[in-house]
Amino acid sequence: MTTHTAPRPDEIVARCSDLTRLFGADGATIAAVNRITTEFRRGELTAVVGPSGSGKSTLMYLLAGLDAPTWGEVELDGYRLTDFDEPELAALRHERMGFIFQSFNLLPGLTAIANIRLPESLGRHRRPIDEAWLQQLIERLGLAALLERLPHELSGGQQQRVAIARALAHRPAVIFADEPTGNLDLATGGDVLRLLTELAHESGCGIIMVTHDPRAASAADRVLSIRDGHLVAELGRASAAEISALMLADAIDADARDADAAATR
Ligand SMILES: Nc1ncnc2c1ncn2[C@@H]1O[C@H](COP(=O)(O)OP(=O)(O)OP(=O)(O)O)[C@@H](O)[C@H]1O
Repeated sequence: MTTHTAPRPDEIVARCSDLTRLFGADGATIAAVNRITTEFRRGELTAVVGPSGSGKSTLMYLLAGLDAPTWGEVELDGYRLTDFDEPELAALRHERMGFIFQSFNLLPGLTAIANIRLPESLGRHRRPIDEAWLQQLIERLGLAALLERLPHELSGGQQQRVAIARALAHRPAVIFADEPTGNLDLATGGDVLRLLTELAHESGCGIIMVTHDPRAASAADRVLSIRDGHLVAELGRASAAEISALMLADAIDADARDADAAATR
């Protein structure tokens, strides 16, 4: 990354244009992500919703540089990912991105605080953790009394809050959250999402959350609906009922298109 000049701060933290990922299987080609052009802002939680197989995970992998597009571009924090080789992409991920998973992904033998500091202790973050920010995060996430506990001594919601602290500790530009409430009950998931949204607003970090759950998406500032690899609709803040209605309308449109295509064959 030393060969690239540092980007200027900008309202847009990530963007993709004409982003496309084709997979070939058994002689057939699937467009898992099909010509998606959109932007993600700092301080905003964006939910990407869609049914199973619609392309949500593939879109997230492309935005994080974990997969390469067949064509199209991704720009993250001012860096064009297609200009980077794999070691540079890994460095960019460690420095500018954070990840939160459905299964928390904490190391079972390490205390909560050791898990939070793990990326730093592995030398992955080039910038040292800002201790005042870390303290603030620990307070905001209600973790102060839990720092010496091992993951199995924490509830699911507490483990996810540790994972959020770990993802935010180095002040990334973007956090990718893959079904972050998938293993939590409704109330605990709601608390985690409220914290995520508040922390996005307070820290200026952009959060991109993949989910198939309209209730989880209703915590977001913006909702993108994906179907068959296409970005089919976009909403601002919306209720779970509005998001469900949108997903249903998209499903009916897709079924009608499939029926038309079958009839003309
Ligand atoms: N490595 C791969 N090789 C072939 N096809 C793939 C590959 N990865 C994904 N696909 C296909 O691309 C499409 C989109 O998959 P993707 O995993 O992005 O969907 P998703 O919306 O995240 O689904 P889910 O909610 O079930 O995780 C699917 O049809 C899937 O089978």
